[in-house]
Amino acid sequence: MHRQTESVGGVYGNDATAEQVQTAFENGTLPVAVYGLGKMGLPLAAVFADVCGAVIGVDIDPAVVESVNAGNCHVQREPGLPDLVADCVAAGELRATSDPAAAAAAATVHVVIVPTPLTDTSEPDLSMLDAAIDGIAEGVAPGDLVLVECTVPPRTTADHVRPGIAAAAGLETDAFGVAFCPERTASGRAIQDIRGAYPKVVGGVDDESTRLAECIYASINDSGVIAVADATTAECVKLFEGLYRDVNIALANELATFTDELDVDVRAAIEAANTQPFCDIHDPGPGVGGHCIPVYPHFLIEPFDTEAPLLETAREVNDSMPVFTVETLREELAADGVELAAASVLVLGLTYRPGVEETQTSPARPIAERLSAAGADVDGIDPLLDDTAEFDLEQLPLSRASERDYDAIVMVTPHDEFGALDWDSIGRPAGSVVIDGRDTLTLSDTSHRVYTVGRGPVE
Ligand SMILES: NC(=O)C1=CN([C@@H]2O[C@H](COP(=O)(O)OP(=O)(O)OC[C@H]3O[C@@H](n4cnc5c(N)ncnc54)[C@H](O)[C@@H]3O)[C@@H](O)[C@H]2O)C=CC1
Ligand SMILES: CC(=O)N[C@@H]1[C@@H](OP(=O)(O)OP(=O)(O)OC[C@H]2O[C@@H](n3ccc(=O)[nH]c3=O)[C@H](O)[C@@H]2O)O[C@H](C(=O)O)[C@@H](O)[C@@H]1O
Repeated sequence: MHRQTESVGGVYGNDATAEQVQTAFENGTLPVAVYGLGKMGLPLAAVFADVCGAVIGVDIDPAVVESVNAGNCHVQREPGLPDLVADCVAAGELRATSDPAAAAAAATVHVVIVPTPLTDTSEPDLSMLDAAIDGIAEGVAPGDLVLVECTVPPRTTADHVRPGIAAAAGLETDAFGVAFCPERTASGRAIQDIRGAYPKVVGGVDDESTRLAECIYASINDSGVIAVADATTAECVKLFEGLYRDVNIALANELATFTDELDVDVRAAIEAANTQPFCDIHDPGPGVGGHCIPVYPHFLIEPFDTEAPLLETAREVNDSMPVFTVETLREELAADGVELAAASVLVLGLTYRPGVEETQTSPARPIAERLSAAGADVDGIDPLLDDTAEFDLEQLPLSRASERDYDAIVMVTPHDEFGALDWDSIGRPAGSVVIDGRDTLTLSDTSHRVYTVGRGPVE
């Protein structure tokens, strides 16, 4: 596709029709800057580049910038992404810089997708968002459009992002448009999600911002765009999706803790209950990780006065599952005549979910800490990680899984690579205690004694 390369200047406030905006965007005359080139930002920048042909990616990590400009893809296990990045960079449609001011000056549309984690006291940490805002402010011009994709507490876009950019740039708040357009994408399927696994939600600080965001994402997302009333509504849409998930995982986890006293297969009962259309009980497990689901409840609990007992309780239930997992292991070992304090334990899977190289709030961390604190000798294996400085265990390569006669093995995160394990050669020859946190193991033809979270002892 032949594209003009000269920007036509601003897009906000010039009353261009939707068709004119979309044509200008797809012709590359509304250059885009994407701030944050991580697991979500790089796929986003690549799809934007594929559509508009004029994207400048911004990242504070020089290695990321260097990798992208070399046409390489530092984000692993994203189908289609390596080729898309290589092709867009080779075509001059995507480049990266560590200079946000230069990127902001060259762009008309500014897309922000930097981390918004929690502080040590579970408060929203907007420091990286603020750094991105400062960068944008150094180059934003009247008529520009800012699209916030990273998840933020409600009211952040209207009350923090817009005035923050205006004040730092010396502009009136109505000199540029701002909309919240949440990233609803999951790692491992980012390209297909961004291109339209489901509709894109947009909400602006004013109707014109909403309209422009709708035009831009109509070119990106094949499933269409849901324009909601305003930016705060859009922020709530994103949060509510995640809160629904955390609360419903907590229900599944609490039900799983009844398994032994009821002497019932809770997972089987959940599966049968879910045949009702109004029932969607999620999967129990050893805990809830990632920088989304365990984080988002705190975007409502801490910043606002309204009480949120359900959200708080769900967080407590989910954060208790690592304890439930270790205490179940303690009981299963005791039944074997082995004290946890004297046990050797292998933890399988350290990232927060299979196939994703992310360890933030992974349940494996509190599980390893509790095992080590109890005196156990703990090893860990995760084929996606090459460094365990952050885990309280000795990490081994997958090839060394069979070296020790472990008293116990705990499956926390079932990566595909574990499918190659020979369970007859792992653990004690007479069989070890195995805690299957995710109901992914079938060891009935081995000598191991398995306890599955949510099913209990499995023959
Ligand atoms: N990871 C996920 O599954 C999803 C994440 N999100 C949202 O996207 C945000 C980012 O997530 P990921 O891409 O997974 O994070 P990530 O940690 O993989 O990547 C973040 C990138 O931003 C860069 N960065 C940090 N501060 C910056 C700044 N001031 N300017 C430019 N770059 C900066 C980092 O160097 C890193 O490369 C999350 O915090 C969340 O709000 C939304 C949906 C899915
Ligand atoms: C509502 C929703 O499904 N959000 C998705 C979620 O993706 P994320 O990568 O955080 O994975 P996830 O599947 O939600 O898992 C989060 C954590 O919860 C655990 N988990 C998940 C589902 C379940 O039934 N039981 C359970 O224990 C997982 O093991 C993991 O530790 O959060 C993403 C985000 O917002 O960043 C979002 O874009 C994704 O669509």
